[in-house]
Amino acid sequence: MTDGLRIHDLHTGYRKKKIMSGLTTPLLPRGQITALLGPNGSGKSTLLRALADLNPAQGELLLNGEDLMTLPSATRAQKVVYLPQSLPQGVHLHALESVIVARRASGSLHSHNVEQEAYAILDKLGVAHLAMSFLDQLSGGQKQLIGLAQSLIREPDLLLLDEPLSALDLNYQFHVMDIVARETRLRNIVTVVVIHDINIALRHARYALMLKGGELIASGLPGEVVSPASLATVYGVDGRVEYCSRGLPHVVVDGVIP
Ligand SMILES: Nc1ncnc2c1ncn2[C@@H]1O[C@H](COP(=O)(O)OP(=O)(O)OP(=O)(O)O)[C@@H](O)[C@H]1O
Repeated sequence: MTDGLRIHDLHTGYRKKKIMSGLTTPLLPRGQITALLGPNGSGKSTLLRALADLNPAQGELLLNGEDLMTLPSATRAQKVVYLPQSLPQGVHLHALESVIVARRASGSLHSHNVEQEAYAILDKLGVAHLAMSFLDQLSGGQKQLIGLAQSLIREPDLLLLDEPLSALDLNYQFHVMDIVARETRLRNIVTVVVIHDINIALRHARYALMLKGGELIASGLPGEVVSPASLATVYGVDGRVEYCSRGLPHVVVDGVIP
């Protein structure tokens, strides 16, 4: 089966620092969210940036059977969209304009209803009222939502979201993950999301990768990847997975392992 993303023997890092030496993963499924888990500094952003061609890398990145590493940069940029933890500073555009620019950057130069499309995506995310606000005058959470609109409108095959919930309130965290899950399913794309909140990962993701020190420690169903053993070895905490009255799993941390 070739539908999905398979990372094979990936080497990446920075000029003076190797972060990943031969990372190989199972097939990350299409149509479902993959949560990328791991402690601070474990290599999550480095991996997403390598997938997005923003960090130097060697290896194979097979997306639906096609090796991204062999594609011209422009072709790869149309297929892969990376949303960083925060939008670049100093961009003096309205939110709506920024989404239109993102759409045009993805190659849709001649669509007559780009503005309508952009507005519809803002509306879907619940931020149509911010359409005429300048990006540099938005709150952190509002900027994250506009960044997500910019990412979705580019219609990637591989969507990479780096902590898209970090500035969002409880309501928006659920709202955004529901939308990302739905769009991932409808578009049948591969979506990898860095999530620090393990309970959100358990609730919304259907697959998970757990990294530590640039290495893959566990992969599979989130409920299998997150266990007392992995919480201890990867995060150094004494934790349990409990099931609430609705049968949903959640992690309870009893303390830090001395
Ligand atoms: N530009 C850089 N130059 C050199 N080293 C870097 C650079 N960016 C990150 N690193 C190092 O790479 C390692 C992995 O960092 P990365 O940002 O990928 O971790 P992360 O898992 O995303 O962490 P966090 O959860 O804190 O965002 C860390 O040791 C970090 O210090």
